[in-house]
Amino acid sequence: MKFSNLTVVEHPLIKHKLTIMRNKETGPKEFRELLKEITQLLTYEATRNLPTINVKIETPIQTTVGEMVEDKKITIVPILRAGLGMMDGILSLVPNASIGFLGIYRDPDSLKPVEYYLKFPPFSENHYVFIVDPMLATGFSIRYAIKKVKEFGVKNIIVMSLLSAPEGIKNIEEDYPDVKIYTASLDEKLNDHAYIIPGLGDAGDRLFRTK
Ligand SMILES: O=P(O)(O)OC[C@H]1O[C@H](OP(=O)(O)OP(=O)(O)O)[C@H](O)[C@@H]1O
Ligand SMILES: O=c1cc[nH]c(=O)[nH]1
Ligand SMILES: [Mg+2]
Repeated sequence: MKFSNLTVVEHPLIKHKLTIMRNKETGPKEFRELLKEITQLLTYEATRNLPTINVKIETPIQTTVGEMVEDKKITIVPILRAGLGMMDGILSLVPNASIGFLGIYRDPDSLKPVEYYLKFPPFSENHYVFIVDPMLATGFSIRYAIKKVKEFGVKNIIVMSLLSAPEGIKNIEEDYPDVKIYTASLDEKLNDHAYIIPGLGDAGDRLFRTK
């Protein structure tokens, strides 16, 4: 399946770490550490097109012009709860980014997102927003997050997920073809309860040992 807005970041280290995460025997400590590590690898690709500004500096030898990312113009939006598992990974590479929190849970019957918390920082002109959530299943949660961020006038929105289902990618692409999605794996499909298969179960429960 080919989606124009999707980049599956293919790398042996990502595949290796993801296999450990999928294993039901893997406990929360290792699961959290691996999610952080994979997020760092995804961030490398997802930030590839960030603009840089020229900065004049003095090396020990002479004056030169270097390039720098304006990380104060970057905001990370983790979708609570499971998105918190990706926050430190991206923040370790973009340390001056601001954080906007969006609390959403997926109603188990309607499968529609229910918002319970929102706290965004001010967005500057030409701001870049990275929405992070390890699971992109039906895509409704991330679609909702994109809508919220767009309401604040942000044009540059990038999504990072660990696992994605084709149904969810299609759902987002229909409404937001301008939003690029970076994922570690495009899984097979959703099951009857809209869980990703083969997947890794409920990411929030595995991160925070709530089941
Ligand atoms: O693509 P969707 O079909 O919308 O499903 C994905 C959402 O479901 C999970 O959240 P959940 O409701 O389990 O909340 P949690 O993160 O607090 O566990 C997951 O973390 C995503 O936010
Ligand atoms: O497979 C899934 C689908 C939604 N949320 C999860 O945590 N896992
Ligand atoms: Mg959950």
